[in-house]
Amino acid sequence: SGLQRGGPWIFLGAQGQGLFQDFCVPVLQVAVVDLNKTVGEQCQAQLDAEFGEGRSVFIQCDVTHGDALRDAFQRTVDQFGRLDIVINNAGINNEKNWEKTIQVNLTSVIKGTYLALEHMSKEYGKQGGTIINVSSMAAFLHSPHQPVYTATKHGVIGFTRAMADAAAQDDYGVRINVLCPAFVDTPLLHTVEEEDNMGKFVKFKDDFKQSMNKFGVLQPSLIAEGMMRLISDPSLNGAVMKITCAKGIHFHTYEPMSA
Ligand SMILES: NC(=O)C1=CN([C@@H]2O[C@H](COP(=O)(O)OP(=O)(O)OC[C@H]3O[C@@H](n4cnc5c(N)ncnc54)[C@H](O)[C@@H]3O)[C@@H](O)[C@H]2O)C=CC1
Ligand SMILES: CCCCC/C=C\C=C\C(=O)C/C=C\C/C=C\CCCC(=O)O
Repeated sequence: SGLQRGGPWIFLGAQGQGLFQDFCVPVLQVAVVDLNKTVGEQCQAQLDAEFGEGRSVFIQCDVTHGDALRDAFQRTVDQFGRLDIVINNAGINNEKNWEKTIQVNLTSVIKGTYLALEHMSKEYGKQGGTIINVSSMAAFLHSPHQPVYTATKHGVIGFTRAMADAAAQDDYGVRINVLCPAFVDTPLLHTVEEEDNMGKFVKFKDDFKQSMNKFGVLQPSLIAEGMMRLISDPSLNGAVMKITCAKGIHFHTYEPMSA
């Protein structure tokens, strides 16, 4: 992985709740890419405080805007000289504007992966690296209240596993893995209360809260720990990491294909 070299990273979808505090890397160089200026600037301020100024940059960008996303990758490489680690983390919950949900949660993850490969894959004469695509435990559940969100998270797993196979077969030098958290204590969880996000599925909000009570809510620090494992374990490619309150960090296993 790029970890021994200390980065640089590009982290798409900053998260407002301080996930970066829980990353522990020797020398951090990171571009934080987010639509939300306040979130991005707060994130950069945290990084400055933790690692010293000059190691991070905030790039305001809507990941659904292809040219802007391409520019964000280029600016990161211009700033740090290379790219080693890419986290496709940006995600929304919007069953009302479900086409936007597909754009952010799936199309942008695909674009982010292809751009990452342009900057890291041996196919493009680059030095290799690691990609994490963020899915969700929603991809493994029956969730009547989130059909399109669930579909996008299934899509992220299918795309990532297929690309990981391509990367291995064609020796890209890039490992591509997927992370599926259960409920995490972030602002996203509050969207279940909003008709603007849930549309007609807002009627399920009490069921949703019962699910949270039943399964529990994870702290972001465990997600950071899972990410660090995916980044630093050179044996992992095409892995589907699940993180739940009941089982902690573990991996999904698939039946072997039979003819
Ligand atoms: N919070 C949870 O319970 C779970 C979250 N996830 C996934 O984790 C990822 C991160 O979600 P959270 O931190 O929980 O949500 P969040 O809402 O706290 O953070 C998401 C970040 O993505 C940014 N973002 C949204 N749309 C964007 C766009 N078009 N361009 C650039 N940035 C954009 C937001 O500004 C925000 O900073 C998402 O992919 C989500 O689906 C997965 C499982 C559970
Ligand atoms: C109602 C739709 C809301 C969608 C967006 C809000 C939150 C997103 C949450 C997730 O992505 C996680 C979804 C489901 C998994 C939760 C728990 C599963 C735990 C399973 C287990 O412990 O075995």
